Amino acid sequence: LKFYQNYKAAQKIGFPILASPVDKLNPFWLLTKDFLTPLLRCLPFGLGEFSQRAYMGWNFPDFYKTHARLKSDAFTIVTPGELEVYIADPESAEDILKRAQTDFVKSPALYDMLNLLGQNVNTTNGKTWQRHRRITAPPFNERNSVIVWQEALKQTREVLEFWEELGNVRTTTDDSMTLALHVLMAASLGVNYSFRESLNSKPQTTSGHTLTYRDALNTIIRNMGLAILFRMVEKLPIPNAMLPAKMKNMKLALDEFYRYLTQMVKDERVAIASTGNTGSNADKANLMSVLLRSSDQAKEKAKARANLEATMGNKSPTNIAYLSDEEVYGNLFIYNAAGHDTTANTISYAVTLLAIYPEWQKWIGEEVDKVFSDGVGKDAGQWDYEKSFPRLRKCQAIMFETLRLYSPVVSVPRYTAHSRQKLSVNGKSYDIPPRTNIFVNIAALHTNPRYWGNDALAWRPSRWITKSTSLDEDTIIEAQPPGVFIPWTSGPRVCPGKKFAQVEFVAVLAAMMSSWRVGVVREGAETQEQSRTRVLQIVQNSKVEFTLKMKKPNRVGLKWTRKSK
Ligand code: HEM
Repeated sequence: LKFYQNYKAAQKIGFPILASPVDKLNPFWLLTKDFLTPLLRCLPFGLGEFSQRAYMGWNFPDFYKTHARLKSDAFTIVTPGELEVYIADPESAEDILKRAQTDFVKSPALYDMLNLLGQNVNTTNGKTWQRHRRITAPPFNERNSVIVWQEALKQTREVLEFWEELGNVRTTTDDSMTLALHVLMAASLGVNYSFRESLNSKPQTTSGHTLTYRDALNTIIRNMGLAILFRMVEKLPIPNAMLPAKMKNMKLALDEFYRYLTQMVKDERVAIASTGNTGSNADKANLMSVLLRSSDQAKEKAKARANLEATMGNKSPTNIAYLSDEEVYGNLFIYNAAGHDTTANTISYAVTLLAIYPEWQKWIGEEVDKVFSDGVGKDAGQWDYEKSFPRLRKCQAIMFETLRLYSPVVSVPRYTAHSRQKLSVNGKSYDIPPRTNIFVNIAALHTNPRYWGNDALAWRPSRWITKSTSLDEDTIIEAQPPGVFIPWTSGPRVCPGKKFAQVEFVAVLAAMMSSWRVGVVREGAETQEQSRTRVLQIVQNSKVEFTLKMKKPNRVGLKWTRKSK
């Protein structure tokens, strides 16, 4: 009945319709889809075709294909749950993202699942979101960029020495995750780690830990679906001993990560108390200290005001301006997760693509040599952020081109909640009913041949660069029109770590290409060409697990050699 009602509602909207007998968030489907999907795909007459789109992240590697087949930048999938509308018109995408605070909000059914350790800036709406964003985003400023830059250079030097020793590197993704986590920890928590030491680091057994901070966090991020499922199962009266091994591991990772965070928060509060709770300590402008200082100060003020109001016989004020402890943990988790998984995978994809297509290494190498021979300093240790970052445009082009095809977030879900919304698609107005999930299809927008040409699916970094006649320097052209390239989305909820990620990526790539070259390691009797084709297939065999990742990254073997003078 619900399916029928939804079908009628979809007809009224007027976009082409696809049908799916399952709602992709149905718990029974979530548990059985991996087993059922291969069987469904064998059904005759395309009966099981729906299963190709019945999971989060199906948009990769579909790209623009479904839109092209339906000859439309918008279509609706009818399910027995809620309607799903997919949008690949740049103007509509911009419009939806701009109206994020009122008209197209985040669906509680989808985002509450990400409250693994508490509500946070990514999962909330309206005034609550404004409060989270106001408190958490300010530390990610230009002063922070300098820390990101320096830490990324330092970590890259260490990683490369390690990779040179290894010879055949099969851990590019794992090591990029460690590198990015260290940069994030330095810039957001003020904690410094050495890449080398962390490789052999053991859990803090003295404090009763059985996992390291990094392993606990990575277990959660790499198995986000399982973490979400565990939070559902946890509410059921099932004894711990009866949980499958995977669930027990997840419980351990969540508990361990939470214990690390509580300890860090405790330590930071002690440090704040000893330096005076003024919030003016310049060295401590990182996420952790800002979260705690602003929250604790605001909490004190709110308490004092509530006491005053109470003595005057007024009702307690409802305007909360701080984060509760649970919200502090929620935000520390989401910044930790969103802040290193995304950038790490972008680095890993880019490095692997550079190994497959070495001609682009020469291309960036020229830029890096030019920028760092102009007095900025030959040694990466002396590279100055302000002088070098803006000039490393080809390095940025490599990042943009990688994000265009391998965007960590392949579609952005929004929700009409209780109200009906007007939306213009390709100049025509449509009426979107309440309780509709509307997905900005990033993977499709990034490959729509109308904007990217016939080679939209090819990784070609030079498409971002144009020669500027006046300065005789290479410059990056912005994608036009707005909405065509939105890996960080846009509007009020644009990613607060956009600049952070750009600075980190460019530092890592410049440090690599200034002195090193990377190639694919051949297997058996493979020719160079065959090995590149094989590795490209591994790259393309990716899926969304929280963000887009290669399914089998450890099958890629890379070799780093020092660049000849
Ligand atoms: C290449 C790197 C990155 C990409 C492609 C990326 C992409 C995105 C996207 C698409 C969103 C919107 C998600 C949604 O609306 O559901 C987002 C939100 C967010 N990102 Fe990033 N991100 C990156 C790096 C970072 C970094 C380095 C940080 C932190 C240091 C970060 C923190 C966040 C947070 C907290 C949000 C939620 C913001 C809000 O809802 O107001 N991201 N990011």
